[in-house]
Amino acid sequence: MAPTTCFNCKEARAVIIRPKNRHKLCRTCFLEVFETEVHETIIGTNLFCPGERVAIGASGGKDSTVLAAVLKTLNERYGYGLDLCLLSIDEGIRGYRDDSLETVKRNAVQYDMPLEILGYGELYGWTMDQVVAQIGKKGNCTYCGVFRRQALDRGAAKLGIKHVVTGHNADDVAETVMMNLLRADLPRLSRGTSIVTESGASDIKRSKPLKYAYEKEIVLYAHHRQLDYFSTECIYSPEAFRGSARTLIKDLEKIRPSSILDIVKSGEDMAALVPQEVNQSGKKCGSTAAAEDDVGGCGSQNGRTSGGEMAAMEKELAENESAESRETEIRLPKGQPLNVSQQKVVKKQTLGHCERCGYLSSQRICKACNLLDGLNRNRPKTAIEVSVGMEDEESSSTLMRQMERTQLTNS
Ligand SMILES: Nc1ncnc2c1ncn2[C@@H]1O[C@H](COP(=O)(O)OP(=O)(O)OP(=O)(O)O)[C@@H](O)[C@H]1O
Repeated sequence: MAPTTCFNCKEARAVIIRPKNRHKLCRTCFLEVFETEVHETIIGTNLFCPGERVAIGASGGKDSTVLAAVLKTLNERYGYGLDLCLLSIDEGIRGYRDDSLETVKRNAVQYDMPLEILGYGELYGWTMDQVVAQIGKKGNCTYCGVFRRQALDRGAAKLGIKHVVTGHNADDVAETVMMNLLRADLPRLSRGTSIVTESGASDIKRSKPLKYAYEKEIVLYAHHRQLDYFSTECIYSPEAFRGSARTLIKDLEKIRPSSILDIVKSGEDMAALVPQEVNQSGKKCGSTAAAEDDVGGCGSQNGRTSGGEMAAMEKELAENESAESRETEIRLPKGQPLNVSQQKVVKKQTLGHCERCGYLSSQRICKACNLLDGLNRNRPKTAIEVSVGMEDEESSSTLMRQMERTQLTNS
């Protein structure tokens, strides 16, 4: 069979089937299309100001490595005038983060960017290895996620930087949309879909320039640019709910590759429909929540693909072509109004600062301090129940009461 020519340049031989739209592209065109799309996202959302100092949350994994490489390329190509640096959080996981940080250190040299590393040990007095030794693997991601979000803010503040970019991709955002739909949590859905999560009070803006980039394309980009990244997964346990949302999305993607972007777009459209008062409280506490529950947790929770899976990826895409004919339209029965008791009452939250550490929080004591309380008082179970309950329970007021009780019990 004659080799297929590139859909874009019509000259070179196609070596990539684009996961997003199945266009067959040559290496050069694929890299260019990928970079151009990220550039369009950046320009279309006015993401950066000229001369802005930006910290790239660098884990050494494929997403943040691609983000660093692409931002460096685009900054030079289009003259954004950004002052870029790498910011890494060392969660203290031996045999995982120590190795990935070695990759980040090499990246700092390769991309000629300064690197700042901050550890949970120095920030909280607990490494994740110590947390897991104390509480076991179950629920440890809650600690890690809460601590990391704060740690990135604190790292940026230490550097005097007001903008942190992360490697969250379209798959991550689609997972978050799906999770919040399943939780009927409209304010969080609204916050999770936004490319920028900003907080008037903390002064640190968080954004995800790869918001529309497919994870598979990120892997392809890293592979074809031969980027140096770390692909081992975290040695601690996965978060079940996100993992299930992820599996669901991956299954949908097999039948219909555009599903991921469609879910992201649907999330954006639904976010635009969030009522004003909810949106306002969402915006205010969005700062808090943005700080405390930004999209995605730890990617390693999610069973990520690695750069060595190119062949499997292309085979999977070829199979998808035949799967499309099996697509079915599912209609919901008409005229069944939602029972009032099923409708979620969204309580307005007030933004403030944690009394202990000063971090943004809608609670008197922030999630991280609550978790630390539990650890320090040798009562991890109580703390994690409260924190996980924040995510899963229907009534936030019940949880606030629960939290107050815990604090009373603890003090
Ligand atoms: N230890 C860390 N230090 C700095 N930034 C981090 C760290 N862990 C995660 N991040 C940031 O959060 C983003 C999403 O993290 P997540 O753990 O979901 O990783 P991921 O999707 O596997 O990304 P990556 O491939 O970059 O590790 C990362 O792309 C990175 O920007």
